[in-house]
Amino acid sequence: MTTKIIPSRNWDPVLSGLLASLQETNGNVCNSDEEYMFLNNLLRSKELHALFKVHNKIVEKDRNERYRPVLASSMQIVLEILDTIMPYLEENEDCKELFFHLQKPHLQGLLCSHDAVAQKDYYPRLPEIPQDVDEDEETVKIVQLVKSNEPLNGEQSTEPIVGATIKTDEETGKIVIARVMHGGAADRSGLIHVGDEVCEVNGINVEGKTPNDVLKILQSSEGTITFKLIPADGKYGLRESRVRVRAHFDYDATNDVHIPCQEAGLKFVKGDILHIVSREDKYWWQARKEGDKNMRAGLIPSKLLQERRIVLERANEGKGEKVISCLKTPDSCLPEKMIPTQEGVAERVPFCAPLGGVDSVGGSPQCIPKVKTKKIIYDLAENDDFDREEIPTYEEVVKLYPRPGVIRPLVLIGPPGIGRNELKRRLMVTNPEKFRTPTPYTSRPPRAGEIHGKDYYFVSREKMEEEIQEGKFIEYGEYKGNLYGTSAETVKSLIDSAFFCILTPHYQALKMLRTADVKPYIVFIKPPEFDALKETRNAAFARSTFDETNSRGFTDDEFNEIIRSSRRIEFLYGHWFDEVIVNADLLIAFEQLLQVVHKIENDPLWVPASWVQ
Ligand SMILES: Nc1ncnc2c1ncn2[C@@H]1O[C@H](COP(=O)(O)OP(=O)(O)OP(=O)(O)O)[C@@H](O)[C@H]1O
Repeated sequence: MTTKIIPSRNWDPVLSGLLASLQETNGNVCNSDEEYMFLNNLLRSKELHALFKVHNKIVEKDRNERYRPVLASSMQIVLEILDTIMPYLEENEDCKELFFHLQKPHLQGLLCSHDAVAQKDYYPRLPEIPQDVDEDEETVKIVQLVKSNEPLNGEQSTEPIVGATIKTDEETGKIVIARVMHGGAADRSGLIHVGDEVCEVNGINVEGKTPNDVLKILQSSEGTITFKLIPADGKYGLRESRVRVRAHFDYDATNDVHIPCQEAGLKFVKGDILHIVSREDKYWWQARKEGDKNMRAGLIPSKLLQERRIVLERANEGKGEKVISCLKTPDSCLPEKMIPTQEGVAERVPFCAPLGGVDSVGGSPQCIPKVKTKKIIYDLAENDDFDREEIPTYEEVVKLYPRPGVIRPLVLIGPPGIGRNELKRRLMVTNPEKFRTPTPYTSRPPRAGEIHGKDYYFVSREKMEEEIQEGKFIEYGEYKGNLYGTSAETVKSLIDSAFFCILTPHYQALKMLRTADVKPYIVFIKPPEFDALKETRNAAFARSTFDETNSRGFTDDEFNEIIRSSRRIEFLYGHWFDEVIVNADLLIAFEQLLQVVHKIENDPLWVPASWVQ
């Protein structure tokens, strides 16, 4: 019992302190000499000190953004690569070598470990609490978290965030943990779980207090925050889902009065790829923006919730309100938020406040200042092509890796007169052997010098009508009594022959084109503002495509029509665009198109999951 500490320079100061305390108690905290010696030896053991050093180093490195994993699914990618290169093993030595290396158990083991660490799949799994514990005895856990300035949404925030929200439990009136954000400090600690009851914060009893009272305590505390929690029943473990989706709408929590906690919201725009890490809550998913270095997830409306909102908006539209209002509803200032359920029964969503997100939540839920929502007004008479069955929310996506000999066709969409054919022409002359456009079909007789299969495929009207009926044409139309059209088969044969196929179809053809068979890369060619549109076209003596003979420039009305039509196409089909190029300066637009071409040939790109399953 009289063993003295032999201080060493390499000793961890925390462990040395513990050892000193143990000695000061003179063994009184232990039941026996045996226990004392065990603790004494443990605290002096080289192994424990080495372990502490490793731990401290990891914690230190973890603070450094550079060491955050870029992705958590490297093994999945390896499997996809193996699948992809499998057919080329015979003919390509590089593929063979890559296949050989990627199959090595050591490499796969390393990647599996990497992914496990990236997914934080290393928390100890503690055994279930034994059945025979005293029912009356409440287990309490003390959790200490260090306040940080973790940004959410990539924006720097001065609020101390621990990555969890609290609320008042409706039944018990106690303060409980409402939500733990994936990747936030609370999640990373592995110690705070949904449903845990908060008893004390920094030694202050929170019984009878509101979430905002608790926030004030947090606000005034510096450095470390200590929570005394009664653990919730149930199983824990936030396992991340691997689902990625493409957002088909813009979302900003600051405009959303229904979100349980605005500070926890994740802002995104149409087209963003989101990693859905949790769908545990029916209405509020947790997600991260793909490629975002911030590990903490944010709240987004679930598919179900967003679909209901859109249905509601459309119903309002039907009542003559031709405004696609974002997320604003009349009950924006109620202390509890109501979300209509499928059966039309209102469901209560309790008000939540962010644990550690201080400033933005006052004594009662805030009334969000009325934000002017973007109005998209469209004429119902023109909406014959507007598919009202389709509710664009999220689309599950996966990465498609470029394959040798298979090039996704480039589809240029845009309003008539915007310059799609001009851009296509310029691209084709850079390499006529590589870039091809499908030869159209026509029912008109050939003119002198026209070659069947080169200028057009000349077929009878009956045959063409029959094939149109059979759905063999991706687009068709009638001009001066003759039919013209592009057949899906021609497009497919260009793709199969490894050409870089370029298409400039009418936007209504997109539905036919956007299939797993064709896998198009859709680029929207958008007009600039009126002044820039007029100036660039007039300066280049552009020919109006509204005029059959192309013998004059564009009129102001035509420029306005281009802009109007562009807005409409974007509204109807914007969620399918892979890219948008604004065609103001032609050289810049063309340069951007070349970059798109490079991307299609070389980069792994997100496509609907249904295309590869
Ligand atoms: N950025 C630009 N600056 C100046 N002129 C342009 C620009 N882009 C296109 N043009 C000119 O505008 C005219 C119309 O372009 P183009 O024929 O490519 O339109 P389009 O999108 O194919 O139209 P449509 O679909 O009606 O056939 C052409 O004279 C073209 O040279």
